[in-house]
Amino acid sequence: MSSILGFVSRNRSIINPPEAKPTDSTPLRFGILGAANIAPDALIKPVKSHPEAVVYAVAARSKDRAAAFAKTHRIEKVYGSYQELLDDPNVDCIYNPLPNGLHYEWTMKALAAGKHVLLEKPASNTAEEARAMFELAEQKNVVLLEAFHYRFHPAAARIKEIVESGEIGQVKAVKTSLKVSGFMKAGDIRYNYALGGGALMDMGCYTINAMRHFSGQEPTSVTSATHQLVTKALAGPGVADFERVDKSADVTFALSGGAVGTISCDLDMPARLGLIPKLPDLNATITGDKGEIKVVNYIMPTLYHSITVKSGGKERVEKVYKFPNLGEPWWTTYRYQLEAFVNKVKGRPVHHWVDKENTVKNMEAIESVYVKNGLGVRPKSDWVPPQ
Ligand SMILES: NC(=O)C1=CN([C@@H]2O[C@H](COP(=O)(O)OP(=O)(O)OC[C@H]3O[C@@H](n4cnc5c(N)ncnc54)[C@H](OP(=O)(O)O)[C@@H]3O)[C@@H](O)[C@H]2O)C=CC1
Ligand SMILES: O=C1OC[C@@H](O)[C@H](O)[C@H]1O
Repeated sequence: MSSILGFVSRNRSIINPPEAKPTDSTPLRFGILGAANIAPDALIKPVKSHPEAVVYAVAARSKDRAAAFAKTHRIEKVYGSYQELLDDPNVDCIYNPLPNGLHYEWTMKALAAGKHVLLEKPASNTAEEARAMFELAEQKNVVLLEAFHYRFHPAAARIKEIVESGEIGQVKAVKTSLKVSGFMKAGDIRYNYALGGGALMDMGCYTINAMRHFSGQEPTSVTSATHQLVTKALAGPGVADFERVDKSADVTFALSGGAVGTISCDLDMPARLGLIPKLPDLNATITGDKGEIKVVNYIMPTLYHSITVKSGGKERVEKVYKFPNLGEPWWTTYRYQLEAFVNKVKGRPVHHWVDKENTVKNMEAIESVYVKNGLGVRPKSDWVPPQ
């Protein structure tokens, strides 16, 4: 009963988060590039409960679209181009939720303008672009974070803590999945090669990240890689190169500590009987020589999750929604991520971080799969930074 009440209360607050009381500290002013679908969940709602952050501006390719978005979300400033928003000296931080193939260009421009950037995953189309963005952030002395939000939640911290405690012994295998059904429409940016589409880029970047994060081991080689392709109908009219875009992917890696890593991602699992969408698969299993951890929903754990640990002939289930000294049960992964981002910008300690090396390694792993499966690394941006 208490877990049902907890579920209802958490999910009510996720939809309508309590508003923060203002503090003396000057809030960071965020500007959003694009009236993106993900922006309300990933930034606008989390900001409401953060006393030191506001969403101040939004830009879209059409000013009307930006204005409609601003009205819905009560955002003060509206711009009809991304560059105008970057030119606004009142904007401290940029949230970049553009299609993957535009991450590099607009993050580089934002960093060049001296803004801190919260950048959607995957960081860019190529590892080289990811490296260049972090180098510019270092030069400009600003913060850049690839938004692997799930890692900031206490459930992810607990999974890692159990692995590192040695309770399940040496990690021998890790399997991470992210598969959905019935969410994506034809013409989605995820089905577009030029925009950095592909299951491996979208869902797969999380599965690779979680495989690396939970096991504490890095890929040394891709041992097998299979995929299903996007159809012309899914890609949408006139969209080129759809035969280079994976709708799903199943990959096995050899990992640095000797474990086998398996990832599985799907942007659109076939519906049951062709009609009923399947339940998402958001699970992870970490198997050691002394035990096993099975995680249900490592990606959006605030909604619900379970961490089942088998070791020493016993089994227990853990659920963790807050840290002892940080968070609330209804804080989403995005809210925990925002906490760290604001703290980093303000020069304070953070409870978790994803650094340059980590982001570059993730992009390298994605690239290694696209090389192995023959689809080819996503196209590098044709935008060239001014000399
Ligand atoms: N952290 C998370 O949980 C999630 C992260 N993501 C990531 O966020 C990013 C955006 O995803 P999502 O919000 O679903 O995307 P949308 O389909 O909503 O697109 C985002 C924005 O891209 C802009 N855009 C600019 N150029 C183009 C173009 N040529 N074609 C289409 N759109 C264009 C549009 O801006 P405009 O308004 O200016 O027209 C649009 O608002 C991706 O990188 C994705 O991987 C996505 C979902 C969840
Ligand atoms: O980042 C993401 O997480 C949730 C998914 O539905 C979405 O496609 C992806 O971009």
